[in-house]
Amino acid sequence: MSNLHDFLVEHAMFPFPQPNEGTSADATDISLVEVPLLEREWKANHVVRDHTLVQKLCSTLENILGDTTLGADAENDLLSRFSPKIQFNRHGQEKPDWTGNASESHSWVLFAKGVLEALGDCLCEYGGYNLLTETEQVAFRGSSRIDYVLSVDGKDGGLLQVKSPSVMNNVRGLLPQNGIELTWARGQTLAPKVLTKAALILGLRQMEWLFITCHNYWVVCRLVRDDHHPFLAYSPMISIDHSSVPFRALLGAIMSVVRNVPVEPNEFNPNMELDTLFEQQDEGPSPTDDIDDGSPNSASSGEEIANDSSNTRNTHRTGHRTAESRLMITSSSQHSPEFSQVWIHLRPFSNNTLPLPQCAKIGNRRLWLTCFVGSGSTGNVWKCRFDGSGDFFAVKVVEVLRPADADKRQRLRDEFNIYLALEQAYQSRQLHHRIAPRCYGAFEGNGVAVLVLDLCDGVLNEWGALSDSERSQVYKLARDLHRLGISHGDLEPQNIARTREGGFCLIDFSEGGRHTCKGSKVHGHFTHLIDIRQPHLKNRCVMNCEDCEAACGTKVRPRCRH
Ligand SMILES: Nc1ncnc2c1ncn2[C@@H]1O[C@H](COP(=O)(O)OP(=O)(O)OP(=O)(O)O)[C@@H](O)[C@H]1O
Repeated sequence: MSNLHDFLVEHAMFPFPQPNEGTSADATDISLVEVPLLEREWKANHVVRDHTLVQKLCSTLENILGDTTLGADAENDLLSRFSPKIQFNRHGQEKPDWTGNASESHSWVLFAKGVLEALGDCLCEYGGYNLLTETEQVAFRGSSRIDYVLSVDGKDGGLLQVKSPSVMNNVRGLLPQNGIELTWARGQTLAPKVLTKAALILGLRQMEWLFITCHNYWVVCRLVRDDHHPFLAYSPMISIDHSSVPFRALLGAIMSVVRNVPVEPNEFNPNMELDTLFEQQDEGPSPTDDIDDGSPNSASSGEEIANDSSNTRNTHRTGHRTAESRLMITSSSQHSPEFSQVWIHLRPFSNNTLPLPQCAKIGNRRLWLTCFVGSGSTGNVWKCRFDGSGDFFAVKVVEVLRPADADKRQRLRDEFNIYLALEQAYQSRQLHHRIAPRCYGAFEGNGVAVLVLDLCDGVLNEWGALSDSERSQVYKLARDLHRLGISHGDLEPQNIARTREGGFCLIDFSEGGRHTCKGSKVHGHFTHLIDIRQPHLKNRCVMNCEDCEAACGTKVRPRCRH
């Protein structure tokens, strides 16, 4: 029998290989759509370094574990979770996993196999608790992802963000000695950006603890909620190399939430000295400005406007478009004081020829995102209205915060091109009815790209929800789209929306494109729409198209009579 706490002090270590990545670093930008969603008591005003933060968590763990003992079997099981046993198989041979290949993705896998599994075992050993790890979570209405959300028996325990080595290498030497004011704007240097992001992630989820990790290096963050002075406390960077402190701190954070045992508080001190070294700086183009998706608007060709009305930063680089073509959007509440509203300035896509609705011209072309409608892999859709108007519209917001988001921006561009083609077909009477929501243009700017659309009234859950006549209506939409030479690419029930006038339309053309099918007849790719009512059409696939396979979920070509 041994004491669980003492056992952890001695053994809770992991042998992460040293990272082999280079030193260049990027970090995700802060989303100005997400910032206004933070409630006041969760919106940190500054971040403060706390050298004792990790120690506070370890002491809490020690208090909670107290005299808990560990049986011999349990001890053996747990030993196999930690260094050095974890890096050897039962024949005493070294597992290659734990010795080489120190890449970012590798460290991610090792983290899940090592730290998270050991954590689950400890919680189970201590109180039969069940650890649930959910990966890649976004907060409701938000978009910034977190690698793991840890919860125990239904209680949110903490968050884990696994960072790339290059970020951590760079942040290591940059972490402020005292703290920094939070500006919640872009253009920050790396360490403030990482810390601001941590505050955003915790604030949106209304959670207290975040562990940022990379291989051996960890930084612990705590969001101190307060009606007047919420702030983020963060630890210096600590290493799990030959130290059980980080693991104990993580277990302490989770245990404190699960057992409702407070961790020694971080007090607000109005005289706190904050570093000025890392004040917000205008660093020129943000990392995402370099994203080149081949569009004339991408990279540095377009103007870039960044504005946070709370600090009145407003930078115009070039001004080849008139003010009339611009649009501003915010997710701030319409009742919030003007100084706290966060407006994002947008310019139209270079090929945007679509006019905004009449009501947009009454005010300052400002669009209020009033209600979250839904999200998909490309972006979030909000209900919105223009200044001084009671008419509602939909806006699809795609966040372009890091180079990897270029693909989402491209998908929005492709989608807009289809809306543009549909609008042109409708205006030229090639189409007699709209088959998609009317589109009022596409815009982009400070970390976002948006599409303004007519608002629909919900989407289908399943094909079976359609009555016979509705089935036929939807079928005609798909047929008309096909006749225009456009494939939808993702004809699923959730991409069939009900219009507010009681009809149907197709949405989400992010997978769409041109098709090369010959002929204009309807074909079997809509068999689920027609097979019950029109059995004679079943399998009459006279064309070959991607929609066909996507919608039927099978390869239909062999059944087609081309
Ligand atoms: N014009 C609209 N009016 C009302 N709701 C809409 C509208 N467009 C989209 N939505 C809602 O927003 C959700 C996400 O939109 P959409 O499918 O276009 O996003 P996406 O990111 O391209 O999704 P996917 O992952 O399917 O490609 C839809 O499922 C729907 O509920």
